[in-house]
Amino acid sequence: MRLLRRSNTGEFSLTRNFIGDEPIPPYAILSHTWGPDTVEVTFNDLTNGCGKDKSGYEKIRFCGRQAEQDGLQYFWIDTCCINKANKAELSQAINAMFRWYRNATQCYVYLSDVSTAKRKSDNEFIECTWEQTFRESRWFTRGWTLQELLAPSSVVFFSRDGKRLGDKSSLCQQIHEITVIPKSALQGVPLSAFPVNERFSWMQPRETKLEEDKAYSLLGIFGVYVPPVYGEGLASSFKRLREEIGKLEQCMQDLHLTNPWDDKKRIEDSKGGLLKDSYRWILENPDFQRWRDDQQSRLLWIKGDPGKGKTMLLCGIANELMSSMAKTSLLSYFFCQATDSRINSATTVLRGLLYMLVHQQPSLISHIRKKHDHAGKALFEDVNAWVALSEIFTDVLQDPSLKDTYLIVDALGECVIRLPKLLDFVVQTSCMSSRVNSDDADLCKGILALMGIVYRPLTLNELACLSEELKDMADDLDSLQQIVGLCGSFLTVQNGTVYFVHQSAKDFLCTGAVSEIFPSGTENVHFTVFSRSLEVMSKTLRRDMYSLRALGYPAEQVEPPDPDPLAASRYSCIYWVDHLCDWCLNSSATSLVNLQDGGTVYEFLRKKYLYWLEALSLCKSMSKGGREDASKLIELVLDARRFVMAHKWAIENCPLQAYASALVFSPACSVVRDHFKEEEPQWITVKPSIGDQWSACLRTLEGHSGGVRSVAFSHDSARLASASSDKTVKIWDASSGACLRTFSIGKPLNDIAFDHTGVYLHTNIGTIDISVQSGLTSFPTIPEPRSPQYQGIALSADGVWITHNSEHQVWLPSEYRPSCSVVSRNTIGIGVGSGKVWICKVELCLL
Ligand SMILES: Nc1ncnc2c1ncn2[C@@H]1O[C@H](COP(=O)(O)OP(=O)(O)OP(=O)(O)O)[C@@H](O)[C@H]1O
Repeated sequence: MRLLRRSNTGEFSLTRNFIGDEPIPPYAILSHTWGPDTVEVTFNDLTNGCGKDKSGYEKIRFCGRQAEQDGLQYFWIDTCCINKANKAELSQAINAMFRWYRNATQCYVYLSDVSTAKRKSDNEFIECTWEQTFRESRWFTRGWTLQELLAPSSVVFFSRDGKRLGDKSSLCQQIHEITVIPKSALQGVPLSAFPVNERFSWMQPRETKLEEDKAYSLLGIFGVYVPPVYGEGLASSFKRLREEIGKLEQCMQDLHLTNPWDDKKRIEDSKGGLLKDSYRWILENPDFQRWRDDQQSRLLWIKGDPGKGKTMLLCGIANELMSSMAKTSLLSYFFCQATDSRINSATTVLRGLLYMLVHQQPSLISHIRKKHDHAGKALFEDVNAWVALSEIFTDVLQDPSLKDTYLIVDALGECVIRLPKLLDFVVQTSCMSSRVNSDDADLCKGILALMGIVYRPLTLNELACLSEELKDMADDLDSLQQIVGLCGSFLTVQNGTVYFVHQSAKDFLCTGAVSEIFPSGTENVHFTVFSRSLEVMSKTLRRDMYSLRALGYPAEQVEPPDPDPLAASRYSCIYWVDHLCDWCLNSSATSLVNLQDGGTVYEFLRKKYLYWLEALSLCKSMSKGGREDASKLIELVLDARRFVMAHKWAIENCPLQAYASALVFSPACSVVRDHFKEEEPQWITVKPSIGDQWSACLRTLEGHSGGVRSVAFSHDSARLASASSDKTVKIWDASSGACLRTFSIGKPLNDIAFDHTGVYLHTNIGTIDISVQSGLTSFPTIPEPRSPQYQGIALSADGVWITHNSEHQVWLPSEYRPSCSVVSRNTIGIGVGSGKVWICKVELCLL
């Protein structure tokens, strides 16, 4: 496409030929009727610098002037912008013409037979009423002007004296009456929505200079391509046109599975109708506005519990976009429903979205036709359908003629077939088209790598502290938020916290893009977070950060001050040990100098351990304070562990007890007590006498109101279960000692045992098993019959279950009255009433 450009001197010159996918600057386009060849300015005239004396030059001046007034530097006129001597160029121009008109910023219709000039009548000048001559204008009788009327979104009519008469919308009624084209077609409803014969009828009363042009000027209106063969005659050109339309219709028919417009209407109706008041809040939401308006922000995930109104919200968003977006923009949506096989798979989602896109911009069908013309309907249905459709969809998204496009998919959870593929595709295509320059790209990769390995979303403050590149931005969170915004396809910031837009975005980074995001492996990023954490904590942690003062100040009443001194280091306090472990697991021994005596970890613990415990309590995260793993360092870590296990309850409930009861009630040999002796309350002059060593008891779990009859560890030792005569069973976190669940059983249990998955607790009462997750009881998960009341239950590692009871005579004489049992791989240990312990082979017992 060649454009005309107006120079400062008022001269016009042709630009170079923009070819292929080259971006074309905004331009105006002229629609007019041709005069005799001798009056029109041609391509040759312009290239030879002549033609100014032709009357047609006035149209060029008019168009250039008008474009300048509308702020457009470029414009296009068919008489002189196409080199008609070049047959290939002419053929290409004929096929591209509809698109060129559609993509124009403004289309000016120059009506050389309509005038508004005053004329003399009965000795006075009267303004000429132009409407009648407008209705009779030759422009409405020509073939090519049909697409020039329909394709552009903005068509402005001018009289021959350059006076603006109105535009396609203000003159809609008159144009409808003149052309019989439905108003909706003039108002922008996609032409594909009108039956083929109706579209043919719009051309019927019109004439073209060359008879074949009557068919060729309809190509864009039907969204098909046929190479022009001048001389083939009217019948042949129409025959070829109809054949192409037939193939297009077949392709659309095969693509069609459901009509998303109908689905939306049906859903709205079945849910009682859409209420704007219930969804209008989203229009004010900054994340929504960013997604709608910001080119960089490509993904918006809307999450919510069942029945919260997500589907209706998306219907509302679709309506709002339809009414507010530019006429050239496209909107496509799809509503998944698990129970309807037409709309519950990844391929059907792409089919539905494509169907709507092609309806709005028929030229996009070329990407489907490339494959469909060979494969037919099987293209959308055979085993390779996903591959074919995702390739087609990618081509469509990369089509340079595609304007802003909004895609909405509702209820992804109900896309039950190939959802992961669809999610990967969504994430990949949305980052494919993000435009970031290269410095920012490195910064973005750094942020994404960090976000990919942390254990929970980070606040902007925490992100700034944990990243080497961003650490200087801790005081400029607005700029930081803008930088995070560059990763808009993956990350979103809500209330100052950075989240992945969706789990699949994180999954994609950590699997599909791992070599790009973690070029030196994830362990390096863990190391950065670990070392930055130690640095931040070493700088910020101190005694009594929240100025609680009273040693007994209960943790539950603590309110973080504003500003919160822990704001930047909260994440570090809770997770630095996890990052240390993840780094150590994958690092060579030589790089572990931080873990040696006198290394950074030793120094941190030596100087800051108690302040860290206080901070953990203030963060209400005592139980999450990490995993621990060098002589003195090991000694310190082991002691620190005993210290926290012994005093967890006190510190958890009153943070400042870290400096009082915890220190005072630790044994004299405690390394932690020794390092922090300055922190012990000086006013306690008589200190309790505590042994030299830590007691053998690591922790006391309190909570049962009756005797504890049975305890059992889960297979991985992470959970401990206890059954008490208070008729309850409690599940405890074995490392933190926290009581996770209490189940009321209604009767005392004598024995309990975890199954090998940790999902069920078996009991000595044959009819009762307990689901550890839900607490549901009374559904025996072991199929074999157990008599209702046994003394004990134990399960062997290979899943063979053993029970025994006083009545059961199969493998023990009754006089031994077994009272408890424990199973190793092939042997069972049985405690019996006489005070003896038996060790038996499992098979023997079963005999
Ligand atoms: N904007 C709205 N206008 C009218 N009704 C609404 C609107 N939003 C929610 N509702 C009512 O709430 C019900 C649940 O809404 P909707 O189906 O959109 O929820 P959902 O979050 O998509 O549910 P699910 O996760 O179960 O698919 C609807 O049936 C409708 O009655």
